[in-house]
Amino acid sequence: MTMKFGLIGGGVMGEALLSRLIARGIYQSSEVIVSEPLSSRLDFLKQQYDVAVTTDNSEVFTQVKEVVFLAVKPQVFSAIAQELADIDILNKEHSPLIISILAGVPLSQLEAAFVQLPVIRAMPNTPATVGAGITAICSGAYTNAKHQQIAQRVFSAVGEVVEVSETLMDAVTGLSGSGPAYVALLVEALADGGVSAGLPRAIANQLALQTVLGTAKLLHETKMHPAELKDRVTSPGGTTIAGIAKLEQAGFRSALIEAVKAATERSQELGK
Ligand SMILES: NC(=O)C1=CN([C@@H]2O[C@H](COP(=O)(O)OP(=O)(O)OC[C@H]3O[C@@H](n4cnc5c(N)ncnc54)[C@H](OP(=O)(O)O)[C@@H]3O)[C@@H](O)[C@H]2O)C=CC1
Ligand SMILES: O=C(O)[C@@H]1CCC=N1
Repeated sequence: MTMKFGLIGGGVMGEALLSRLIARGIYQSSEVIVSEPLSSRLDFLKQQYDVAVTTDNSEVFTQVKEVVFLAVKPQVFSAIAQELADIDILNKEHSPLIISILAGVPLSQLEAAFVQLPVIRAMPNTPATVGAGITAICSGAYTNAKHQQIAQRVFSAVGEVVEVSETLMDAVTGLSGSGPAYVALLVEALADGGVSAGLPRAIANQLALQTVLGTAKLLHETKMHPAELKDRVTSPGGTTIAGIAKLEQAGFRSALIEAVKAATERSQELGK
C-alpha cells in the first residue's frame, strides 16, 4: 500500500490532526504511518486509528509520498534533522511535502534540514480536535500551488485556514496557537467566581462554558464588534459595569495583551 501521510510525533497535536484526517476521509488509515519513540503510545495509536507505526523516523521519510507532518517539540527538531541528514529524500521518485507545526522553528531552519524540499510552516490550535481549529500557514521557497492545496486540504479538515507571511507566525503562535489555554483559564476562573458567589460547582461550570461558547458564536455569526456587544450587556448603573470596573482595575485587558506578547517572544526564542 502507498503511504501518503506520515506523522512524526504522535502527541497531543499529532493525534488531534490524525484523528480528524482519518475521520473526514482525507487519508485512509492504510495510507498513514506514524513515528513515535514510546511503544505504548504507538500501540495506542495503532489500535485507535488502525495506522502503520514505527519507532524509526527515517521509515516515514522513505515510505511516504505526499505529506510528512512534523509534530514533535521544537526542542527535539535539531536531533531529528540530524537523524534524517543521511536519507536521500531528494532522489526519491516523489519528494513529499514537509509540513511543520513546530512553534518558533522558521522556514530557514526547516529548509536547511530538508534541502530543496517543499516545506510549509503551519500553526494550528487544539480546537482542531473537534474541527473548530484555526491554522495559519506560510509556504517555503520550493512549494508550488499543488503543495499549497494539499496543506489547505489537510488543515481545512480541522477548521479554518489563513495564509500569513512568515514574519507573523510567532504572533499567530502567541494568539491562536496558545490562545485555547487562555480561554480555558477564563472558563475555569469564571466558574470559580460562580462558586465563590454560592453556585454549585457543576452549574457554575456549565454556566461559564456556555457563556464563553455562546458569546463566541454570537460575535462570529453577527460579526458584531466586541465593544458593541459589551455595551449591549452593560445596563447603566447595573451589574455588568460593576464587574467590568473590577476587571479593568485588575488589568484584565493588559494581562491578555501581555500574555500574547510573552508567548510571541517565547516562540521567537524557540526558533533561535
Ligand atoms: N499543543 C498545542 O496546542 C500545539 C502545539 N503545537 C506544536 O506541536 C508540536 C507538538 O506539540 P504537542 O503535541 O503539544 O507535544 P507532545 O509532547 O504531546 O507531542 C510530541 C510527540 O513527539 C514525540 N517525540 C519526541 N521525540 C521524538 C522523536 N525523536 N521522534 C518522533 N517523535 C518524537 C513525543 O514522544 P514522547 O512523549 O515519548 O517524548 C510526543 O508524543 C510542538 O512543536 C508544538 O510547538 C502547535 C500548535 C498547538
Ligand atoms: O505551548 C506551546 O509551545 C505550543 C505552541 C502553541 C501551543 N502550544
